Amino acid sequence: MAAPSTNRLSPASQAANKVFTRVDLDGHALPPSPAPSSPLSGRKRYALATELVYTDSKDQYGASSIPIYQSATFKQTSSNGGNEYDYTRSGNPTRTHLERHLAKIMNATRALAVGSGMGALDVITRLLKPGDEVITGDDLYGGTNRLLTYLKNNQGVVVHHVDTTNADNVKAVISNKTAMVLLETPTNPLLKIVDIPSIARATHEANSKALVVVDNTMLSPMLFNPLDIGADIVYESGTKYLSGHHDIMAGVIACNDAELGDKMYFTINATGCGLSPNDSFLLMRGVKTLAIRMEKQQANAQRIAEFLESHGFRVRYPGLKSHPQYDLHWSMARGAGAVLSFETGDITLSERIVEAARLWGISVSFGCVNSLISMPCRMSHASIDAKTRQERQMPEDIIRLCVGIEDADDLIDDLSRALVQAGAVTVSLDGFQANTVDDDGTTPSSA
Ligand SMILES: Cc1ncc(COP(=O)(O)O)c(C=O)c1O
Ligand SMILES: N[C@@H](CCSC[C@H](N)C(=O)O)C(=O)O
Repeated sequence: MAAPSTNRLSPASQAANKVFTRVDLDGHALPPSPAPSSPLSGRKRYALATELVYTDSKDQYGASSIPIYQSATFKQTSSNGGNEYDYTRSGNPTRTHLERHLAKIMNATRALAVGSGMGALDVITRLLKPGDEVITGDDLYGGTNRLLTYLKNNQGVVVHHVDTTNADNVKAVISNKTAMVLLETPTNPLLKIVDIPSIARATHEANSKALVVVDNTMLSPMLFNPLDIGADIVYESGTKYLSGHHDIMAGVIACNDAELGDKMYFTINATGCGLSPNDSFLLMRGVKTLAIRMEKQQANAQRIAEFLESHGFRVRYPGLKSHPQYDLHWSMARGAGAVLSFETGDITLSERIVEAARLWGISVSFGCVNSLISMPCRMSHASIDAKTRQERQMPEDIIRLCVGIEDADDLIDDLSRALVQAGAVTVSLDGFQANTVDDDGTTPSSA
């Protein structure tokens, strides 16, 4: 059937026709899919804050936000199938649009969106086979530790946990059996910093096939791009900063190797863990405000870290000059993020502080616009058994603060009240000072 003359078409369809000349069986111009979005395709690259909100959808109606293709299946124009989309497990326009946008902001050629951060790590670790060796940290998110332990106990994968803050510890166990080096920086929850370029170099020198994988959940692409400094794969929990509102679970994976991208896509299609159209829409919406949220969260976190340190608490935060790896962190990243932890020296005292807070919600997770307080050894990292926590020197009393976008003075007031109410500080006419006791039995001095 001949294509209809363009004077039968609306201006929108005529514009669409210039791009896609295909027609359907009734002669109607087939609208271009909105999925092809933001790759740079030779254009100028804007600052990240701009790229986060800038999208290029070719939607037939010019929709400025990606439509939700809430459809499991897609009609084909021929009995051989073969259209761009056939089934949402294999691909969906809303998800593709998101993935292209993510690839752009993660400095990758390929990004994949799945149902959770752990789902992302599952896809990545399916690249391993029995007998392969993985080198990873001794301070790791509890769920990551749990999945690696499962692979060790059930899939014949050998897992080495070393203190990755010293690249020499990693180099000491690298061999031709090393298939993957899995790193977090800053680590969750101890905020330790890992030298990604040195470890990536050493890994690739020892075994060119070994993959350096970085979990970038703590910083997000706003503050850190591990692919630019030697990582082969980066993933993060989209549940955190990327979405920013704790209203979805999501995971993203990015890489610059087409073959690797295809292998991971195969697993996503084969296992069915691709992100749903509705959650893809929500993640796309969240990503657009990443810059403004992260700037505010980070500024608040810096004030709170300085507040706690100046009152005598031992604070872990890479934005503080007292952080032992301050210089290393700032040689790789553009910001310190919005998660910090501090110690009180006493588990029950920590419990009282956490339970006395009002504005700070007692919750696991981070990266949300709301501020959260938690005890990692009881909550996010409870899946690491007590003996292993002790071996890895995780302080049981540690309190993690995940700072949101509220007014910083309100957050400090609420924390001050919780510290006083819990009996964590001695109040005097000059203010208050932590009652915490250091490992050597002394009270840390105020800054
Ligand atoms: C550092 C880190 N990586 C990965 C994950 C897993 O993400 P998700 O909860 O989205 O599965 C989490 C938290 O859950 C995390 O804190
Ligand atoms: N019960 C969950 C705990 C999730 S912790 C979420 C987040 N990564 C954090 O660090 O707070 C589990 O067992 O996985």
